[in-house]
Amino acid sequence: MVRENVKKAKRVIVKVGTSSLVYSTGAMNLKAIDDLAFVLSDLVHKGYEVALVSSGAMGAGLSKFGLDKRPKEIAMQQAVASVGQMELMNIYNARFSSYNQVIGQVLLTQDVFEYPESRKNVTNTFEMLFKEKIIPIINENDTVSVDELDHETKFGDNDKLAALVTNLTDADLLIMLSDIDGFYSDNPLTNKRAKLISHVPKITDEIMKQAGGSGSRFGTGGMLSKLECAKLLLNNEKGMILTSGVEPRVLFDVVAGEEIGTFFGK
Ligand SMILES: Nc1ncnc2c1ncn2[C@@H]1O[C@H](COP(=O)(O)OP(=O)(O)O)[C@@H](O)[C@H]1O
Ligand SMILES: N[C@@H](CCC(=O)OP(=O)(O)O)C(=O)O
Repeated sequence: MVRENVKKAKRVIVKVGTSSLVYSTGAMNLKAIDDLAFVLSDLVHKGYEVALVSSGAMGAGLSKFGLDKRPKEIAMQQAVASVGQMELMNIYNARFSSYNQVIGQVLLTQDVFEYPESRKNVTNTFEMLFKEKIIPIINENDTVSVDELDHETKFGDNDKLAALVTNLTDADLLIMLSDIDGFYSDNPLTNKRAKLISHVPKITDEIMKQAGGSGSRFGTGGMLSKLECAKLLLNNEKGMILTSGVEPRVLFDVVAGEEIGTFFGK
């Protein structure tokens, strides 16, 4: 996809990271969630087909357990995510309802993408949700997904999940809302001279070397996983835009084709 075609996109996947949804204190960022619900609902009203890949289950669950960081034990992480996913969806449901927008929850594991039958079932679900103008809100099924099981159930992080959903649904565009407003020549957190790169047509080794780790307390992905994600999409002739989730209303300008953040595509 070329940037010029962004404004022609009809089916759009939006990914939002924990850092955009949960404050560093552990409290939920209600304004960001409300703005997101407003923009995505309005996009559906305008005729877009929209799905949201949302992290934040673990971030939302921590305070319910009186924790201030991710627990080490996997079973405890899963318990936290299980409680947090409810909290997250409760808030989404309240906010989307106020804009008369119906949402559906879709929890996925990596093996779903690998088994043709499960793949087909998930595809059918997405198609029906889009047809009914419902916004699927997607997260990893953290109860089932762990690293050490024999067959691969875990995505690694939600960036990869977002790329797989974009390919599976044959969406035109993935918009990744992060805690940074784009891809820089170096990690801007550690290098104040780093410059925003507005267009990346190919993920080369040199580009990969410019990426560092995660900038936030609760996030997992870091820039490297966002580049891996872009690679998966570029191989499929799709586009990705990376920009900040601080002000979700920026999505209106992004789909209008304005030069915002970093565009990964031809
Ligand atoms: N070259 C780079 N350009 C931009 N950000 C980078 C780069 N290298 C590392 N980073 C870090 O990656 C972070 C974004 O990843 P992450 O915190 O996992 O986001 P999210 O929680 O939104 O998924 C940025 O805040 C930044 O500190
Ligand atoms: N399923 C996890 C996703 C963790 C994750 O990938 O977080 P992020 O790096 O903020 O996108 C959760 O909801 O907490």
